Amino acid sequence: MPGIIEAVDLRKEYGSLTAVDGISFSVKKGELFGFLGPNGAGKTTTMKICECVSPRTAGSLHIFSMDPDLAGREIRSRLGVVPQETNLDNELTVAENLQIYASFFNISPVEARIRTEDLLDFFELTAKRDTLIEQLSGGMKRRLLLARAMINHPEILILDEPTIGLDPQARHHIWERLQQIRSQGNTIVITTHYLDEAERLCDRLVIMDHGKILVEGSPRDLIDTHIGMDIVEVEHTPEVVNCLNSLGIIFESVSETIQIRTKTPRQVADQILSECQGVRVVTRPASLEDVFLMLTGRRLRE
Ligand SMILES: Nc1ncnc2c1ncn2[C@@H]1O[C@H](COP(=O)(O)OP(=O)(O)OP(=O)(O)O)[C@@H](O)[C@H]1O
Repeated sequence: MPGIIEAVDLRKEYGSLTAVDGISFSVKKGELFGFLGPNGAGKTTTMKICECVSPRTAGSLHIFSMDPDLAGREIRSRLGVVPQETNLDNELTVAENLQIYASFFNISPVEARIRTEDLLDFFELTAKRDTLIEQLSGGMKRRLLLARAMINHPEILILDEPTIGLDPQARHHIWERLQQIRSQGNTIVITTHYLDEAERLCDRLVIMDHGKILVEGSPRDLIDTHIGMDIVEVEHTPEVVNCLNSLGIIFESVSETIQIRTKTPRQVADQILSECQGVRVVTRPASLEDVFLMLTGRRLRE
């Protein structure tokens, strides 16, 4: 069965700059699909193409089996979009922001009022319904953007960095809501450069860098396929390097640390602690950060 979004060899050029360099992906109905990558990877550009607000330079794209070049308006009416920047109307209250937005979709005033109250309730903003935007916290603004994106009962939600700049509590609040929305059968596409967000939320994701997709899979599969083991980390000093060499332990240098991939992290850590003088050892499960690092040689800045 074709995906609800099907992209083949999608490209976007801005003059001589190639922002999206021939990517193919398929988003299935009902899944939470992620684009993970550092700043400038091409995630926002890809979202804007899918939102039918920026035409592709080449490649094919089908959303609901329709081509955005031919049916942009119809596709847009079935999408809910949260842009990276907070573009709420500061002159209006929370509830007014939702009602005005509803009018863009030809939703009747009566229906808009009902929908507004339902969404305010769902996003825990009812107490703020008559508050001006500038008096909201960052987390409340992001929740209101999500509520606004859902006003037209969209079949796909496209969220560009939905929790950017929020504190952990506000991020968790939004994650819970997104999981709830997904469990109701909606399709959600997010971009993020937060590894924990990608790991926690995404059913499947692609890792993007320099306009290309490096890998695709579920977070667990990507970690198992590319790393497959736990990580023991120690500080990178000449003494530690000598000591590990003398123990015959195979390691990799990763910026200021040394990493050892192993299926027996506790034993390796104990061996290092007993043989190498005064060294600090950390053991942890492998993460998407390790996958990114292995694929690109760089850390994904958090
Ligand atoms: N309108 C534009 N005109 C020219 N270049 C652009 C335009 N929009 C994006 N770019 C460039 O395209 C590349 C990809 O940018 P994009 O915003 O898609 O990346 P991103 O992965 O979303 O990063 P971020 O998380 O910082 O938004 C960057 O080099 C960016 O400078």
